[in-house]
Amino acid sequence: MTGQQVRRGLLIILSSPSGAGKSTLARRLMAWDPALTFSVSATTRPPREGEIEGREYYFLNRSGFEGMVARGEMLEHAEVFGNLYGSPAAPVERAIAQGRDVLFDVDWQGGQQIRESALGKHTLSLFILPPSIAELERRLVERGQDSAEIIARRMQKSRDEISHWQEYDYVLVNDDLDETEDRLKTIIAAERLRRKQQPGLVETVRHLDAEFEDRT
Ligand SMILES: Nc1nc2c(ncn2[C@@H]2O[C@H](COP(=O)(O)OP(=O)(O)O)[C@@H](O)[C@H]2O)c(=O)[nH]1
Ligand SMILES: Nc1ncnc2c1ncn2[C@@H]1O[C@H](COP(=O)(O)OP(=O)(O)O)[C@@H](O)[C@H]1O
Repeated sequence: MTGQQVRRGLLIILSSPSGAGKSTLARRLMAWDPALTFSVSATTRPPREGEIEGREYYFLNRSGFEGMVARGEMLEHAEVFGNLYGSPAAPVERAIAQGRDVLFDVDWQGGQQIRESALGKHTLSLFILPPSIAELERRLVERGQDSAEIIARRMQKSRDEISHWQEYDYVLVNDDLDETEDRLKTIIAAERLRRKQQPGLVETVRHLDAEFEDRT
């Protein structure tokens, strides 16, 4: 009756065009569930003000990054807006082995590679859309982190990123931030239940089984 139910960690992929809100939403999800592991990416992009080495990113030079790729240490990697970005494999494998879910903030290329990797069966992918292109630009400008030139480049690439929306399990329009956060939490909670991941489930079934045994 019980069967073997080993808890496998879920790879939760969050993608969006730059400025749609995925870093903000990722931070909120991490605060909501301390059991989630955030996959800290490596990048050759220079740090923004307030970004801390090892928290938002591991900031590497190109040869350091390429060395990691050559040694097979990246689960996936891609060039985005002229910089290299990649997800180091070791922390992800460690978390998954412990049954922990891992959250990725990656572009569509990263999403595709993770889905096609050996761990691809255990993914949940979420795509965030802005309510409008004008609002996307407003958010990039308001964030105040990038020069006008970099913002223009990100805006130019956003159409390409958006064109991959159908590859994702869920697509959400991030209009009201609190509402989007709630919808993401609901999806993650439901997907965990669907994968029979609720805490104590296996123990409960074992207990029910033992009760049956006692009655016979
Ligand atoms: N493939 C891949 N993309 C990444 C990774 N880390 C970040 N990205 C993506 O790179 C793009 C630029 O990220 P970033 O420079 O932080 O800018 P932001 O998205 O505007 O905050 C975003 O689409 C990120 O999702 C990674 O490890 N792999
Ligand atoms: N629903 C929203 N409404 C208004 N502003 C938002 C919303 N979601 C995010 N923002 C703001 O937009 C900017 C870009 O969000 P961010 O999370 O950095 O985007 P991304 O990681 O996708 O590039 C930030 O200043 C953030 O506070």
